[in-house]
Amino acid sequence: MSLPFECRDGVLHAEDVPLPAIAAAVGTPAYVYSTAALRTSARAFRAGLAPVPRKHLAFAVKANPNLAVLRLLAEEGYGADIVSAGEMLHALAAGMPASSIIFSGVGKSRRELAAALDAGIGQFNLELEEEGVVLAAMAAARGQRASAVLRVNPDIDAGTHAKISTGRKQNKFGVAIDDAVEIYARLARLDGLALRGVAIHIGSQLLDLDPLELAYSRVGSLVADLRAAGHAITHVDLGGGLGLSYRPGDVVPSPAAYGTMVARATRDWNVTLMFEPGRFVAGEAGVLLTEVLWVKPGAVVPYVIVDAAMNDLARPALYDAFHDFVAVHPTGARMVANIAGPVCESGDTFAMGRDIDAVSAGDLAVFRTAGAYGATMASTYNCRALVPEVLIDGGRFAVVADRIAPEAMLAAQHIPLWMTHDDEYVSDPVSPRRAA
Ligand SMILES: Cc1ncc(COP(=O)(O)O)c(C=O)c1O
Ligand SMILES: N[C@@H](CCCC[NH3+])C(=O)O
Repeated sequence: MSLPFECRDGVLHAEDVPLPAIAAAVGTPAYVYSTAALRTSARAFRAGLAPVPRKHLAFAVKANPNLAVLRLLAEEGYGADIVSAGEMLHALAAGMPASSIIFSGVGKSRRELAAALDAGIGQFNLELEEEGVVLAAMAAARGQRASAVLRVNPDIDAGTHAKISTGRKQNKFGVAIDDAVEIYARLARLDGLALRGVAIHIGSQLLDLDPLELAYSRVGSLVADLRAAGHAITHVDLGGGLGLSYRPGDVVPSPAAYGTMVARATRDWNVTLMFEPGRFVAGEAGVLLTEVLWVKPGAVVPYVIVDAAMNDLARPALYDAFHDFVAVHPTGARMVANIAGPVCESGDTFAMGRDIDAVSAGDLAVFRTAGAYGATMASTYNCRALVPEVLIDGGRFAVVADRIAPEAMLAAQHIPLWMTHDDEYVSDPVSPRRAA
């Protein structure tokens, strides 16, 4: 199979569409997603997990909430891992069944819990005991029992960037694994909860399977302890985290290696395993198309100023992340340059002193591996508009920047103007605050 983004006749294509055709149609910057690449990675992840007998795959919506992307993943049999009511609305609008939705998230508001109970989502991942108590009361008051698992923090350094590491004891996520048996016992007594297992997620962009395997062995012991205490453990959510190659030559675990390790580590558990991949499914399926505005002299090497900026692709500024920069019309010539965007911050720099395809003003180029945590993290800083998102399907393409209306997301979250369930907030849509 040909690569989703490859050079043909001297021009970088997205599937069968030359990227200059997209720039001509929608302008730059623009996110460009490949249908074929999305399907390929979604299927590769599932295929890697073939040795796992019972599983549920839930795409981490935070990685790419574009409705066209979610619809495609729904067709591929993926449910959703959500962290807000807004993400729930996206998953439902894309046709993902409510029962396939897992509500993660360290700070779910009561309004969000209510919206998720109303929608009948499949599972709540509890981040602390009090959340379970509140959810149980809300569910019982509605005559419901909420399916839930308890997220534990296994205190493991996943070896990723500190800002996307989630499984060390100093991180805000989950309950300490050593406290889990006691907390579980108290939550299991509550009428409104159908507690059925545990969850972990130790971090994102994981390139080493060893920390994951260690985490699974701790979870395996916990599952045994919980069963010994009389609890029926039927589900374990292993989160997401499988990493991608961002730099040419990076060695990353294959889904098959991951699946083999998972099957080995969990072979005695006898549960349904749940997975929440985001980056692995969407990352390589997208690029950020940009135009070189200027090439100007720098103190050491030239600055390539592109029309994309940190507000469009925040990862380099936030995590010093590497996104490969490739010319749309590569000539074979190279240059060493800094790459920066137009935003008024020195941090709006995609690369310093990097060896890249030689480019000049007016040339098109892409930042690769931008399909996950790209458009979704964009902002309008410097009053820069959100950029179009384009979905390629063979030789066709369409702008698919369809999102849920902001009013609907606000209504599902906390803004009282659209209040439906309780009078917890005063009616001040501008600065909501709790009623006395
Ligand atoms: C609870 C949870 N699940 C899933 C994910 C998705 O992670 P990734 O995109 O690395 O697969 C995240 C993000 O780190 C997360 O916090
Ligand atoms: N936003 C991060 C990933 C965070 C994953 C969510 N816990 C990134 O771009 O790498």
